[in-house]
Amino acid sequence: MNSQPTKEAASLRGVSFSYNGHRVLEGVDLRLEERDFAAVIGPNGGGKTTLLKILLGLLRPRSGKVLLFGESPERTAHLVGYVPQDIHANKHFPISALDVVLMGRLRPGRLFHRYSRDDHRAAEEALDRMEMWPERHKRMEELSGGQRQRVFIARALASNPRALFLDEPTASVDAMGQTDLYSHLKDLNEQITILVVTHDLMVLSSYVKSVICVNRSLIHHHAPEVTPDMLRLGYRCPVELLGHGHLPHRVLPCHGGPCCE
Ligand SMILES: Nc1ncnc2c1ncn2[C@@H]1O[C@H](COP(=O)(O)OP(=O)(O)OP(=O)(O)O)[C@@H](O)[C@H]1O
Repeated sequence: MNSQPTKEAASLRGVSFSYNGHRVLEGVDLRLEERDFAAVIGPNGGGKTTLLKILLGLLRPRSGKVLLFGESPERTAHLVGYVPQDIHANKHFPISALDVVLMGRLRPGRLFHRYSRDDHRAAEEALDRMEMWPERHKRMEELSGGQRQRVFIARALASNPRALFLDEPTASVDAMGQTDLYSHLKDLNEQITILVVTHDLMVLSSYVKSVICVNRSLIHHHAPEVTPDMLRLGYRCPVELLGHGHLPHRVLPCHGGPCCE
């Protein structure tokens, strides 16, 4: 019997955060285990991106304790590959996929160095893992939304991270690209922890291992199912899901209220 204790990748204890007095997270607790594949869901403005930034040490909470791989995130954030939300803003930048991935090897103090053989090997491996090596010389604007996102994930992988945090990676990716992207993430999850902010509830039951509902409070469900209660809690309105499996297959008409605006 395999009874090895699971190791902690990240944790929050009693964390509260406000932007200029506007409270976004209130006394939240979280324990993310290594090799988890967790989806962060919740309404717009619920605090999902803020949560990721706190875990990465990009924002400091007003109170509470944050640990990333057992230490303060300022010391360990380099162990996490981060794919932020608005990365598509730069899609017309005239740069090849390979150049983008090589940037994942840059570090503070190493900004203007020549890439080493190890840097090139790591970039090749990362592009290969995302099945983008054949496209390495293409400019970013020549790639589809899904391919571009795979390049950005390869960039995050180039530093051989122990975890990957992604903020809405499938925004501006077509349906086929989304499935493809999540399949890649599932493969990566055999080696690394994955935390992904998503509004795409359909992917949850097929790919993820746990679901984190964030809406000022935080509830971590250690199961891949999305339950009606979870949706009500996350979205403050009755939602049903169109998808495969044991979930209801019905699209509801708009029922009024701020969530339908
Ligand atoms: N830099 C900032 N300064 C002030 N307020 C901010 C800042 N960033 C976010 N907020 C506000 O904090 C709240 C939470 O934002 P956050 O981006 O964490 O939510 P989210 O759940 O990721 O939303 P979305 O699904 O729309 O991306 C929102 O009300 C947002 O307007």
